Amino acid sequence: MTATLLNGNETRNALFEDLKARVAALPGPVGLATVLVGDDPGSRSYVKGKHRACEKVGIKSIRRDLPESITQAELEAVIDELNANPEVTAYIVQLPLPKHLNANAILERVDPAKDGDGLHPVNLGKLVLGEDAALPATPRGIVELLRRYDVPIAGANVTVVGRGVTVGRPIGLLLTRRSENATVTLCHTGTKDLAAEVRRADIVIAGAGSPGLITADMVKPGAAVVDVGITRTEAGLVGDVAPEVREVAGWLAPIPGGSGPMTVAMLLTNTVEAAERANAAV
Ligand SMILES: Nc1nc2c(c(=O)[nH]1)N[C@@H](CN(C=O)c1ccc(C(=O)N[C@@H](CCC(=O)O)C(=O)O)cc1)CN2
Repeated sequence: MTATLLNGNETRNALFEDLKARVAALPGPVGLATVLVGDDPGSRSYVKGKHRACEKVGIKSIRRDLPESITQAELEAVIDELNANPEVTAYIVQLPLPKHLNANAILERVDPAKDGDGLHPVNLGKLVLGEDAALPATPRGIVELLRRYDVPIAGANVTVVGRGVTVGRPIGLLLTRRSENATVTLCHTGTKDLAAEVRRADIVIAGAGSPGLITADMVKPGAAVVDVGITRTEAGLVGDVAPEVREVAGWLAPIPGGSGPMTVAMLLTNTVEAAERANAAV
């Protein structure tokens, strides 16, 4: 068996067409800002991709590129400025932040109505309560990708590997909503038998950041496998899913070209929805 490719690039392009029309239908401009601290090449490349995407759908993009040495107070002042800036519909703080900064305090300072990433505690709380709010971009993108390829989600056993704040923790909240109705197991470094947890999954979501962690012998034949664990090596990008998994899985969202482009599409979707919400409120 060779897995059907869950093509994030094609799906993102289709979503951009829809977003372009929604932006054009709004009465005023839509603006997305990014906050980038330091010189991490991966973060720099993701932020660049977000600005390129804005251009494609007609969203004005605004950059705040800041030095690695910035203090907590200085970064909080940038957050306050973006909260007050009428040109900014939504924004994101690129993660991870340098270790000397308190990332949770920064995320909490973002105006929840301008939270492009859906990572503000108020928005994560609304997700738990089933209320309308910005949704975490990568998990939302994964669910959208699975839906568009008709991967059965309702009743599926999903094994998530990795408990990070951008993917592992929030994706269970999305997949266990009544609209998705999956059963989710969250695995991490304390999991006793990872191979057994992965083997019984209909859908595997690998976001541990450990290259080649998920091998072919761990995957149930026909399962859907979504790779989210990007590691940058001299040879290029490497995911958590070993290449041979393609021969066993029924569907595969690879690195690159799977969940990554969907993250950007969902960030822009959150931004357009924030503009639509603000417009409906006036
Ligand atoms: N504030 C946030 N920080 C981070 C998030 C996030 O959702 N919000 N997620 C990741 C990085 N990320 C978005 O910021 C991201 C990761 C990957 C891609 C992507 O398009 N990947 C491409 C390859 C791109 C390349 O060649 O470098 C792919 O997989 O095809 C976009 C965004 C951590 N930080």
